[in-house]
Amino acid sequence: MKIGLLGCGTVGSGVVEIIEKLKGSLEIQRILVKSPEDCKDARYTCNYADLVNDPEIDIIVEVMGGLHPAREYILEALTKGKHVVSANKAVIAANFKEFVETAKAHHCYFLIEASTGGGIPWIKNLQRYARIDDIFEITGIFNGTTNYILDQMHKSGADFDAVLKEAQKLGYAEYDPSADIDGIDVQNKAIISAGIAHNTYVYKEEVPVFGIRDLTCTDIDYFHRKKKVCKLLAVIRCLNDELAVYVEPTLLNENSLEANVPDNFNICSLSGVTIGDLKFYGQGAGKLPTANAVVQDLLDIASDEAKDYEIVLDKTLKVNNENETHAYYVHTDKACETLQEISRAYESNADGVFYETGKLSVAKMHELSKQLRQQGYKLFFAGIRE
Ligand SMILES: NC(=O)C1=CN([C@@H]2O[C@H](COP(=O)(O)OP(=O)(O)OC[C@H]3O[C@@H](n4cnc5c(N)ncnc54)[C@H](OP(=O)(O)O)[C@@H]3O)[C@@H](O)[C@H]2O)C=CC1
Ligand SMILES: N[C@@H](CC=O)C(=O)O
Repeated sequence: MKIGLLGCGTVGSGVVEIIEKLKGSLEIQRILVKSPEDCKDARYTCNYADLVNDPEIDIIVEVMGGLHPAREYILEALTKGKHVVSANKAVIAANFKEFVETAKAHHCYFLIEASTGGGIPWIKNLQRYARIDDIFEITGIFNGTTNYILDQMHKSGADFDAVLKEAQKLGYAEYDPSADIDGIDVQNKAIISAGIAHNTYVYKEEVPVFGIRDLTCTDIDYFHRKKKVCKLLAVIRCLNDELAVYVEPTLLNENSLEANVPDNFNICSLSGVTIGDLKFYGQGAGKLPTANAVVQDLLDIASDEAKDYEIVLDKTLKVNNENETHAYYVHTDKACETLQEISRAYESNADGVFYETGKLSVAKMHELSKQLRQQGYKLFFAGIRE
């Protein structure tokens, strides 16, 4: 099968490397790059038309990132009858329904294994379990960059900015790493996972998200004292045909499985009625693990196994985060009466005030944090898993 590759950065170069080693039926026919200086041989071009109009190319692999022109390129490829494999969760989450419907209308495959969980075989396994079971919970660590940062901060007291730079060097972080540290990347992956598990399209505005940007070493010291570890989690819970979907830092007991996920690793968990709990663990970011997931999709298309993994988003489910409740840790730079009123404990020092609230709904806590930020508070919060 002949492949047109869009983007040859971290993941794209990994795809080239794995396909060249495989020496199988997959062949990179053309590679789209931005600048003529990046054209290393005759396969390289700066003109998308050279790929999408090439009748020999069967599959377009989109690993450029970003929303535009990725959206337009994917739609054009599908419309012209080319299968598409993409690792770009941002463009997928924003246009999921349109991509899936366009692929169906033009009898093409649209495969996205690398978009969520990096090298972990999450998407296809989620599809497998969803075809038998009601998946009532999905949770886990879905971002390698933030897990790397949190792990280093917990283990060696490393400084946030220094570890972020390291994650960028290692090829884990997004082009704009605020997508990682503000939880947007996990929000995209939650939208994709909810779609796969429940055949529904969840809109970005429906998924409250809070990241780790304002986490400090003082917070980490507090968590150590309480024998807790902070991880950035996504949660998708399905109850009575309603979905709770949210992304927030969470304090886990230090001996729990998730608390001990190191480096750039992810853990993606699902709970189904007949299968019970399943956990998928592996590298959630990085050149070769992610490229491996892309090449798995290519092999599934080549062998036609892809026909078992058609994505369908034909249901409408209400998203409601009002009934999802737990206690929260909140650190503010100055005293806050509203937080004091709803807290079961609080303490203060020169670095600010540290509250542990009673049980609050996810909807309420995320709304409250927005209001407090608008009022000029600097704050970090994390759900507490008892
Ligand atoms: N890195 C990872 O661990 C993972 C990444 N992903 C996703 O995979 C995608 C690629 O990520 P990654 O490889 O890390 O990103 P990189 O920034 O390393 O690579 C992207 C490449 O695409 C090129 N590019 C961007 N826009 C265009 C364009 N319009 N035309 C031609 N080339 C273009 C960039 O060129 P230039 O450098 O000149 O801008 C760059 O070489 C992203 O969507 C990311 O979210 C998914 C899972 C894991
Ligand atoms: N930036 C992402 C890359 C993989 O999806 C991450 O760190 O997880």
